[in-house]
Amino acid sequence: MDRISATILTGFLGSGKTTLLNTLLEASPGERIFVIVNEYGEVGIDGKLIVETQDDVVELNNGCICCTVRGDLIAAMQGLLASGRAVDRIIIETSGLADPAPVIQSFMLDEVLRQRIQLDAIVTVVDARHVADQLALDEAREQICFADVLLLNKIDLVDEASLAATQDMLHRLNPLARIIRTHTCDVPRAAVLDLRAFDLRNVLAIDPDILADHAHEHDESIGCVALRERVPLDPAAFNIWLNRLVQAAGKDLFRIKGVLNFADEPRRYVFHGVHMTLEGRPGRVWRAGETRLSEIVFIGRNLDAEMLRHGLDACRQEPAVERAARAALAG
Ligand SMILES: Nc1nc2c(ncn2[C@@H]2O[C@H](COP(=O)(O)OP(=O)(O)OP(=O)(O)O)[C@@H](O)[C@H]2O)c(=O)[nH]1
Repeated sequence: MDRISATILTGFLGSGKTTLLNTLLEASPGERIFVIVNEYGEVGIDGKLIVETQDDVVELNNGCICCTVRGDLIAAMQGLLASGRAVDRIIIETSGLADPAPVIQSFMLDEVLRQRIQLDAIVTVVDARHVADQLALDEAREQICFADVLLLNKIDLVDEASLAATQDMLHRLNPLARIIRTHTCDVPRAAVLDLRAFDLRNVLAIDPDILADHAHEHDESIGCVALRERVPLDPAAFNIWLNRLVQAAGKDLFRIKGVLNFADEPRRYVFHGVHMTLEGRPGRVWRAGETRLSEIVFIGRNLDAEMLRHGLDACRQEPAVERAARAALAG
């Protein structure tokens, strides 16, 4: 029986993993792809931002796939195999804080998974603008070291000299990986799928202990705050707040992302922040019967949950009656 090909997409927070996943799904019409998406926070945003296809998407939230939800990853794949459903491939998007070693280990240690699934390649997306700072964290370095393919992404945000220096640095960290420069992870699928590139011998050379089931810890100062708000938000107030926040704390704010319910706006508003870089745009229309809810996730160092909650509270759109009364007083 042919083994099912599995690809692991990894890379630090905000590097472009979901962008790559969407590119691959859109480039694979007719393929039955089983997608597993892992997010660090208790609120999953990525699941809402994946292109709508026929593919199955399993979300593993509220923990890192390399530690707390690793059992769920194994269970998801075992469940797929036990169901007997036909799938052409599996793609796993890890959280941006995941250490790939324990994820690789999951494929190696479980007998059934080893027999039925072929780990094809580890594809790591690298943020050309932020990678130098991110390398202070072990997880970011490991993601690069374990890669079979490195996508040096966001090349539009840096100049050629800086790109060349980053490419040299990536090559020194991982001389075996193929490095491809990308804008919005725009690569032909043949550059990242069906490569047969994963080789346990290379992995053992990096981490001879990988097959031992050892404990794994993240830097404890790094955490996640997830906020939900049902009252529609005032877009102007939200913009001002968010810009002030990243000006003040952008260095420690690794990632912000959200789907927002702006007042008087029929569409969802999707926004992304990576340190000081902010980007937002209207998404699809809120559907009839769908709960209009703003959901925001912050991931960073020493986050102050109370301060963030208060900041968001202040962006709530006042009810029309109060707004009119205030305007009347002002006028
Ligand atoms: N300027 C620029 N922005 C990009 C590029 N690729 C992706 N982005 C933006 O970077 C942000 C993060 O992209 P995602 O694909 O969500 O990154 P991710 O790695 O999945 O993020 P997490 O899962 O939260 O770790 C989004 O705003 C993207 O639109 C690129 O090549 N250039």
